[in-house]
Amino acid sequence: MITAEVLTKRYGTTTAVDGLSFTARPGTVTGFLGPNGAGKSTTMRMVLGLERPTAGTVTVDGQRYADLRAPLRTVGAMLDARSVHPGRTAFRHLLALARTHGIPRSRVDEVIGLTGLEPVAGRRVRGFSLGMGQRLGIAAALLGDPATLVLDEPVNGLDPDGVLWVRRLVRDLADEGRTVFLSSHLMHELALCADRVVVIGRGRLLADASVQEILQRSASAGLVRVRTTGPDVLARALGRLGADVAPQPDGALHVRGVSVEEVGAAAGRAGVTVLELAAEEGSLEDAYLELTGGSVQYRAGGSR
Ligand SMILES: Nc1ncnc2c1ncn2[C@@H]1O[C@H](COP(=O)(O)OP(=O)(O)OP(=O)(O)O)[C@@H](O)[C@H]1O
Repeated sequence: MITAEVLTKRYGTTTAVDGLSFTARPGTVTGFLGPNGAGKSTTMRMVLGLERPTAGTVTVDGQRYADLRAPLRTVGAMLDARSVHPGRTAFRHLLALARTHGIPRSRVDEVIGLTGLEPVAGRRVRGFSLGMGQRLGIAAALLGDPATLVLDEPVNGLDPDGVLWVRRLVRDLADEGRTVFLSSHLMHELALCADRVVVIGRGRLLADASVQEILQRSASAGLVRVRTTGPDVLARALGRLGADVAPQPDGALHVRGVSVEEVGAAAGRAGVTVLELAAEEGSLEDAYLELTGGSVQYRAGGSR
């Protein structure tokens, strides 16, 4: 479990992370989302003890990273998949990591199997594709069989097979009861693999909710679109039900405050023919842009 409490990091006059509080729980894939420069990497680096918070705390299973007795066995991380010595083979890289952390060689073979690296395990990392590098980064994160995983943009640059593989892997890891905390700047990607999403902008928490809850916050959520042979008659009937009705240029009505079934029933009672009737799904990208729009504009204005 990862717990951040009023976590703050300042670099000179730049506040990269600003009073951030959230929890990533066991058995759950928690997505960490925000526009470029929102403070995701800085937060992850603080989780892993690579940066010291200016204020506030972040702990893994109740302990600061620096106080963990067996860090690699408690929390596995992939921050920058390219940070591997290019002249080493994948196997040697993993073996060196295992040896310095008292992890048996058999576990190296296991994670090579888990990440599908067998065919390239004997090759130097220098020649690795981005996808193979990501797999190697994930293999290293899994080496200590940790209960918590921190993955920075794990699907970045992967081909469709690789993306599917990462989605399944993180799901399986969470289903085994692990805490999985992974960042992305793509809402739709997280919608496919995360149970909850922590959204930040300018270092501040914008939302900590399930994907479904975020969808419901979208401006288009709860909107019913109806086109009939008698828009004026229907608009009056819906108004009497307490609905909020907005006529559209194409003759349709956009209706809020009543369900799609109620709109259909009202049309029937009013004796108008329904030509089109649909409940608009909230769009994830819209919800995300609505959430983060303010923080991006603020940055673009250079006003901080
Ligand atoms: N070492 C540093 N010194 C000064 N400023 C920094 C440092 N590290 C990060 N920042 C600044 O802190 C802010 C947050 O950066 P961070 O890399 O954490 O964002 P991010 O959400 O990970 O972005 P991206 O998606 O682009 O990686 C940015 O304004 C960045 O310029």
